[in-house]
Amino acid sequence: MGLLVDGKWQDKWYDTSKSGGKFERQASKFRDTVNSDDNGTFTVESGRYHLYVSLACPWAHRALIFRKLKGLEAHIDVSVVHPEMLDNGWEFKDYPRATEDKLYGFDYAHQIYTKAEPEITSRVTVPVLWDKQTETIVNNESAEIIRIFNSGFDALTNNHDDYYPEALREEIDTINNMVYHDINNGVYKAGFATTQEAYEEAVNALFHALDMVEERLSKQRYLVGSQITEADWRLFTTLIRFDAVYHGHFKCNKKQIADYPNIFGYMKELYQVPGVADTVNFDHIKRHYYYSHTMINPTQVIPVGPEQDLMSAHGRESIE
Ligand SMILES: N[C@@H](CCC(=O)N[C@@H](CS)C(=O)NCC(=O)O)C(=O)O
Repeated sequence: MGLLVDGKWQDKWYDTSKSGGKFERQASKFRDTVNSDDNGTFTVESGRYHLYVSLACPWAHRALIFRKLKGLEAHIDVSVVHPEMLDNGWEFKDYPRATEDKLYGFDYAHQIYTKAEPEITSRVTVPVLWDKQTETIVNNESAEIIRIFNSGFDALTNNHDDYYPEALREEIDTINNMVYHDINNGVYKAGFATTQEAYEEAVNALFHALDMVEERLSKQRYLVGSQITEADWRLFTTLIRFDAVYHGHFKCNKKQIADYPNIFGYMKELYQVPGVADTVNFDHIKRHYYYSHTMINPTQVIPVGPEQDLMSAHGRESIE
């Protein structure tokens, strides 16, 4: 774990000393887009872009789901880091379902960042959308990468499925905001808190938000009505990790997702959408968190459970 300062890797854990024990996530640095405008830097082309991910990471997982659902696998290839993130940050090393760095053969993900910008000061996070032509990072913010994938390549793929439809944008943005702060990032705020107060504040907000989601999903099939939107996929990648990791490792243990009948059924329904289960890898997920965060789990022992049949009937058909 560490970060790049003036292009040099420094091994440092998150500093919570100036924020009263609270974990504060930094803003992503590369925020460009891909579009069909011929004058733009990053134009729509098959094979031009590359996606760097971890199968463990909920933010990278969003991008993998959108790549799958939008038929982009033939157009955007992927390199997958090793699940353990230790002194050198994310690495490319031999491991089942991990890959080498398919573009440069680098050993470390931080080399991708310094390839883009030699003197960079930044955390080294995944996902990264890379442009092979200009050899730089287009975007390293998952919320934006999924928007690019949602519609940016439609002319190429002829897949016009829209997870951010114009008419629902306001509601999607409102839900995303709550889900991001209290759930997606909420589990990290609980897990990385270094004071009792900061931890309790995060855990209470998290379960309050989950209770609200449970109530909402008792009346409607998806977060924003009767169609699956971006808001659902953004929530899904946290839900699917919850019982396996966040409940124990991040001490989010008031309840499991399996204790929420509506959320659990909803999560299973999303898991069963064709192609999605292939993007979920519990080995990478559990190994990453339990093995990498040695200040939370110094023995690096990885729990065996939970045993859950995610392909069992989700029972959501009767809800409109
Ligand atoms: N805002 C970013 C966050 C991505 C992120 O934090 N990824 C984690 C893995 S789950 C990471 O790479 N962390 C390394 C670090 O913080 O140094 C996004 O959504 O793309």
